[in-house]
Amino acid sequence: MEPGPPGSSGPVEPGPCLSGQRGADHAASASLQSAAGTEPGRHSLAVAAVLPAGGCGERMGVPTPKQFCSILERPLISYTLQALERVCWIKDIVVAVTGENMEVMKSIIQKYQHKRISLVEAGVTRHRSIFSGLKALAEDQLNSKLSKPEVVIIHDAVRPFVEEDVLLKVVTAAKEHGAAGAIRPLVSTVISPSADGCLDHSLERARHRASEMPQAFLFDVIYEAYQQCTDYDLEFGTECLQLALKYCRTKAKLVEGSPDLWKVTYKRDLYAAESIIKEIISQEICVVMDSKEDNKHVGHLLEEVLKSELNHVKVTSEALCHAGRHLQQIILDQCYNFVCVNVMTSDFQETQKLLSMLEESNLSILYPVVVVSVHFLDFKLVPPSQKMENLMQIKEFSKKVKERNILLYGLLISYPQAEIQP
Ligand SMILES: Nc1ccn([C@@H]2O[C@H](COP(=O)(O)OP(=O)(O)OP(=O)(O)O)[C@@H](O)[C@H]2O)c(=O)n1
Ligand SMILES: O=P(O)(O)OC[C@@H](O)[C@@H](O)[C@@H](O)CO
Repeated sequence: MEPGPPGSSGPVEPGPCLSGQRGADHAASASLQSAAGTEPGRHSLAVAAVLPAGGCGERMGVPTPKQFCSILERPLISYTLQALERVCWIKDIVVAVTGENMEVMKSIIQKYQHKRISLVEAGVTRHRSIFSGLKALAEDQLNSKLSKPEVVIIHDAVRPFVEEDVLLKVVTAAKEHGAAGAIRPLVSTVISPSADGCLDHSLERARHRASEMPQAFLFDVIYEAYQQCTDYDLEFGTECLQLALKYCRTKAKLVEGSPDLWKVTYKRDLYAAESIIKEIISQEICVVMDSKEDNKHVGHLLEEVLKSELNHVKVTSEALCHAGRHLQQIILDQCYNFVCVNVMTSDFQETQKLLSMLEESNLSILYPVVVVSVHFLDFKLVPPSQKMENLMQIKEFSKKVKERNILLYGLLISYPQAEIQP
């Protein structure tokens, strides 16, 4: 088993428990955590996760295994790890990758600063990869550096849109029933073909469901099932819930999951995933204003226009020179779009301060950050040559910050200063 990223002695210590705005609603999360016994403080339930990531992605039809295919220049698996890391009560995340992809996986962990990750060697089938992950968590293994959890989540590494609420639901249900899994309504009807390739019979769609992920199990239940199951199961099986039923007589509780639990399987799924991720990160914007009174009007006008288009618009009118706490919190809450409005000055000090704060925050490690630097220039007071100089400055800035995944755009607005009537 390979613990954590290179240079570490074991799984990297858990990172801060950031309640990302896309985590479950706090109240719902608290009540579900209480039910699951995972809330911080009291003896909380020990929960770990196993992510099978050892496939070759044959149906994707590209040389790169799909878990390492890029979305917005970042590997798909990194989004799934981020989703699980957002859940602070999952104490260890064990990822099963093939030996040939071990170094790639370590570099992803290091580049995107993923925490609580341990790596194990994948198997030739998904079930064997999962079993490999479970062995790493079982204390009966000589080289196991991880403590055995009470409940283990199993989640495909290529299902990036998993939220805290469904994880809490399956863990809560697994604690009570021994096993639990997310399900979704069937989109197509399931039919059974006869030997001659014709229809034998069809299943009543309303009485059946699609088995999705995440799934969760009392660790002892699923570990026992994997230890008991046949090579045929390990080779051809696709359903962990069935192993718990067949070998441990444990009937899994079925939990209705959200539409976004689908698995990235075909190339079209990557395009869909990219659209969803763009939608998620584009729905929040922060307008950074100077505190000068006469600028606020511009900020409010901009806020009204943006609110008619986006879900979350924040306006901070703290001058950046004070490195406002409000702006720091907005950055910590993972806003990725900023409009920096410089009304009275054509220089870039304000925008530069914002860019420095963004670079120090490492916010752009996970997603590209967009900054629009807006400058109002009185075309009578500012000669055209200075406008061109301003434009060139923005261009130079944008080249420099692009290396940090920050996309800087400039907007120069020339306006006639209101004529003061005698
Ligand atoms: N030997 C394997 C095969 C699959 N998986 C993982 O199981 C998850 C779901 O499997 P699937 O979608 O079938 O992935 P692939 O096997 O890679 O896809 P394909 O069947 O198209 O080759 C994926 O995260 C995949 O990496 C695994 O850990 N070990
Ligand atoms: O068969 P695949 O390897 O594509 O998918 C594996 C699982 O995700 C799939 O079987 C779900 O239905 C959950 O059991």
